[in-house]
Amino acid sequence: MELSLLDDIRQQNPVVLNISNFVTVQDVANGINAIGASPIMSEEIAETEEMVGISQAVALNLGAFSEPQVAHILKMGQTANALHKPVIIDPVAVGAVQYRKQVAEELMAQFQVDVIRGNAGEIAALADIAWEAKGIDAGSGSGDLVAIAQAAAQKHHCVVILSGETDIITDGQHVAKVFNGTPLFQLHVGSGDMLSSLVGAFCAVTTDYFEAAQTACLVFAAIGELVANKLEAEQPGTFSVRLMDGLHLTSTDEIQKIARFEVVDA
Ligand SMILES: Nc1ncnc2c1ncn2[C@@H]1O[C@H](COP(=O)(O)OP(=O)(O)O)[C@@H](O)[C@H]1O
Ligand SMILES: Cc1ncsc1CCOP(=O)(O)O
Ligand SMILES: [Mg+2]
Repeated sequence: MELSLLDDIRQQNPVVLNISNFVTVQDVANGINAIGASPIMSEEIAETEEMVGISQAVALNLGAFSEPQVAHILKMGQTANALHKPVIIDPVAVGAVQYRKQVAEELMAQFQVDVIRGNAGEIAALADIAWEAKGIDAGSGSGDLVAIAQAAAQKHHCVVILSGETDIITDGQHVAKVFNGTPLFQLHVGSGDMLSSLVGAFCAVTTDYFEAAQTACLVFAAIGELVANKLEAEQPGTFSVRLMDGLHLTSTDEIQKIARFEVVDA
């Protein structure tokens, strides 16, 4: 884990370009801003080349796409590839809705994604492994989560983050696990979307996207845990406000002190 990447984000203030969904757009923008990067959102295909040109990473969220937005996402992905900018995709609910899986796979066949970040239901779907996904949530299944994440990474030739109680990060062979976190993340819609775009901020400051993905997971989960530990009860509203403060104020030393992770070589 390279926690110094967090300091690099705060020093460099990289621009992270997002296609967001209307549900969580504000959390995503503020999350990126709070951690020390600079968010920009886009809804107009004509500005794609200029937008990708001024950005250091591109995060594509499939949470509420329409046909015109799919065309926009395609152009963003292809332009990011051409300009060598890292591409992160969040395949919201592809495990629960077959049409979403079809669109996500068609998109990923037309440009190369660097990191996919999803929950177990979403990543199992992209690995073609049986799982009972539930809407935007992970749902339930009995498969080996490490094997599922590795299968998805090998199929799509990229780094995969399978998030949940334990985050599993893999490039298809090597595996990292992050054990920090809090169940309160599940009570705040947008936690996953925020993490996906924060992965963009970390990919903006290194060319090692496996390292960026692991470190983003550790930073986000550890900050959530620190915030939750100070609450007096299960308070999703207070949690989300303090999470934003935590993203801004938490130091690498504070994260280091509570970090629980393992990195296993293949
Ligand atoms: N039960 C849990 N315990 C601790 N952390 C969790 C738990 N579930 C999710 N998280 C954390 O919540 C964040 C969002 O992940 P997740 O809930 O899997 O995404 P999504 O919102 O897309 O389903 C991640 O940082 C993950 O580590
Ligand atoms: C509720 C909802 N519906 C479409 S996108 C979305 C937000 C999903 O956010 P997250 O996966 O981060 O909880
Ligand atoms: Mg999600």
